[in-house]
Amino acid sequence: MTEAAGIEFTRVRVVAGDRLLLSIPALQLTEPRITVIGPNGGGKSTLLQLINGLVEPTEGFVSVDGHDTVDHGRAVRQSAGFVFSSPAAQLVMPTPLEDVELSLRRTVRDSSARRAAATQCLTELGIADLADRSSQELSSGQQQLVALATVLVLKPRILLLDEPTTLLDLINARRFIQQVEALGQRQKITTITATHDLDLAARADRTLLVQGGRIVADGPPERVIGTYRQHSTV
Ligand SMILES: Nc1ncnc2c1ncn2[C@@H]1O[C@H](COP(=O)(O)OP(=O)(O)OP(=O)(O)O)[C@@H](O)[C@H]1O
Repeated sequence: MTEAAGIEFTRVRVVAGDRLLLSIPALQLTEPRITVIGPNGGGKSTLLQLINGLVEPTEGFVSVDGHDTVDHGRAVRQSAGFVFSSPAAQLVMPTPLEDVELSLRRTVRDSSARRAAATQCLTELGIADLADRSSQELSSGQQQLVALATVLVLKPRILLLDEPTTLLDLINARRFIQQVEALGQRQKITTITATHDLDLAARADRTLLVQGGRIVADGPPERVIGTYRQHSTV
């Protein structure tokens, strides 16, 4: 296996029972900002989950920086962090600070160092004031940012965002996107975002249109979004 930077799909098929969920013969992803669009049930989440090993290919291989996502699942999950569309599912501790500290339990032994790193991460995301609030009492936008913090504190090289702005109002969605983009530039994070928000989808270097379990368009966002609009007339 090579040590090439980037994400590579080789003859990938995901099958459940007799249904083909996703088929990707060949795909290389190296751009900093990639968005994935397409109709409900098209295969966007499955594609994202293949990248950090949450879904295993039935056939073929997916590699991240040369590491096979099945054989080296742990290493892959350290470099590819996943933020789910429902943040409450990602928050299990009473407070945001404890949730972010929990993410560090394997990598930072010293509890005061864990606390310092967690506090710094919340500060960088502009939500230090939420540190000791009750996680379950936060608004969904605030929970979304805390869920992002629990992933970013591990300093992933790749950030997988599954419909990150669905629960957010316009201001919080913009804030969330700006923070992710600023962090992406500062820390050189590759971001792969599945979204139904076509304004968000347009803020990318490359867009994939996934429909019926296949990539049916791939290229500059304006062109791929245009193709999607043409496919979606009712
Ligand atoms: N664990 C599973 N077992 C069987 N089928 C599944 C499983 N997970 C997803 N699917 C099916 O795989 C297909 C692709 O689902 P996926 O969640 O990847 O689509 P999506 O594009 O993210 O959809 P949405 O926009 O609605 O979130 C769907 O037909 C879905 O029903």
